[in-house]
Amino acid sequence: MEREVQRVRQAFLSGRSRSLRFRLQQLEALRRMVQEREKDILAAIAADLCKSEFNAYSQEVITVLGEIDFMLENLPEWVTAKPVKKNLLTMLDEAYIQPQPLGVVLIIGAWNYPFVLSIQPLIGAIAAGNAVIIKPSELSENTAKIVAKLLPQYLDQDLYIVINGGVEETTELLKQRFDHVFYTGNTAVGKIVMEAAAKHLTPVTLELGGKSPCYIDKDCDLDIVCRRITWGKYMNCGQTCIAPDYILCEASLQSQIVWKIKETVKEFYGENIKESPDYERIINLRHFKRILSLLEGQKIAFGGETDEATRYIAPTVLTDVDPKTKVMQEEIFGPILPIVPVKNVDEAIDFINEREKPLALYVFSHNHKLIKRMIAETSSGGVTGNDVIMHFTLNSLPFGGVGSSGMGAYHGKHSFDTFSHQRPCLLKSLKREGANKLRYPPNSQSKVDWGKFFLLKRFNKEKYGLLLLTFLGIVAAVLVKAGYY
Ligand SMILES: NC(=O)c1ccc[n+]([C@@H]2O[C@H](COP(=O)([O-])OP(=O)(O)OC[C@H]3O[C@@H](n4cnc5c(N)ncnc54)[C@H](O)[C@@H]3O)[C@@H](O)[C@H]2O)c1
Ligand SMILES: CCCCCCCCCCCCCCCCCC=O
Repeated sequence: MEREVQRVRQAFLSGRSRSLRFRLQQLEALRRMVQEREKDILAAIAADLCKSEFNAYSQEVITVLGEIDFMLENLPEWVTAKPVKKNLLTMLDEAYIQPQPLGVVLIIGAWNYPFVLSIQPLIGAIAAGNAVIIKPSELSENTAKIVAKLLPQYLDQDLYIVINGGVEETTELLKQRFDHVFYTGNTAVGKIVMEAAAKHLTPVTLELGGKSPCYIDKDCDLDIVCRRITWGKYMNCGQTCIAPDYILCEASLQSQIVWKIKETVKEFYGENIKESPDYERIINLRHFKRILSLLEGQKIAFGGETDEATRYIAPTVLTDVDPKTKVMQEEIFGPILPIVPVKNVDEAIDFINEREKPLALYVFSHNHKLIKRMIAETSSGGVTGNDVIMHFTLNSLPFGGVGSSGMGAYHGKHSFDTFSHQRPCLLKSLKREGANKLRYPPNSQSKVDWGKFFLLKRFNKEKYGLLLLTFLGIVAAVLVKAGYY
């Protein structure tokens, strides 16, 4: 492991990942890989999650291609130095921010969207000029294998490598020194990753999970609301980090919501859900059993059918759920949707604020003020009003958690920034030493007064004459610099 990381570091130190031309060329090669090997990628995702080609394409491949195109279009502008405002002491100098690569980045992916969750951070890391080690999730082993097979065929083989393996390999990998660790997965492992990174003072981005609530206001179109929630909840069989985890609503809405979600499930997946190409399966038996255990003691309004051999769990809704029960204590990450009745929006806000900060929050209402109030009085990684999931698809929005749902963010320019150091640069001339005398010892009241003037723009009235002289001096210096004399 140490040798592998060393090899990647040497490649980074060669400097070839830094030029804009190289970054664009690698991103284009990655795009070619996705386009030319689309069938292999979709087959691997299908084998891992029983996902149809249409779904894998629209949930994972479209996102990756969109992100590459966005980077190719904007990278030339992002990599350029950005001049910054100057003060009176530096007005003749050059001051700018130069984004630079961090170095060697470790990306640890999760299994639920196994392609996009490894490749989208990779795109940002390449765009920012880094070298990268990807450790895909061992649970989605087919996608992990295809990524390890394809990347070296298209990208620089020393700068971007894939290391496959489970807990043992990841633990070993985390002992090495990286310049950034980008982890996607559960909160418990997030803490392990952060602890390991702290030993080297390595910064981390943690894309974690949580229980993302939906609040449904009385003033809304329930047909539309239920259709949107059904889509986001049962997509990927509920194994989506930003899936609606539970519904908060007034008790009077509960039975209508149940009925409308039930009808929508029929509309989306047909009478025989098991036969639907759009309905996925649970990743493994451990998760299957974990999700089933969440049903114990609950009132199942519909769904609840399971098949262990194929790890099938039907879309399920639970009603009158007691917040103290297990299903409300951990992230569900499966196709079970509890409804917790609340008296009103105040109680819903308190309910959310009494718990860990979620990765996403969804509010449904015709009342725009109510949506804004929810946003103002709660906290979550991201928010979509009157829909679910969709904030993930807009790469101008930073995607990430807050509190126990994560730290840092990515997508589009936010990925570029995450994997860059914003280096502040101030370039002075070795001339004009007279002006610098002000800051050299011995210090005096007069020098402090000048300091106040230059840096705080505060000055004594008695010093107007001197001020005028200084101003004229500066004008003269500017004219000299500009070549007028
Ligand atoms: N915020 C996001 O973008 C996002 C996306 C997907 C999933 N998630 C969250 O991830 C969770 C589900 O994923 P998961 O954690 O089951 O995925 P997982 O089991 O695939 O684990 C994620 C990664 O952590 C590694 N890992 C596991 N145990 C480890 C250990 N002890 N030490 C070091 N590394 C270890 C795995 O090898 C894997 O690469 C959910 O909570 C979900 O909300 C978040
Ligand atoms: C059939 C045409 C579809 C048009 C595109 C629709 C966009 C839908 C995008 C859904 C993206 C879901 C990805 C969610 C990844 C979440 C990561 C966490 O688990």
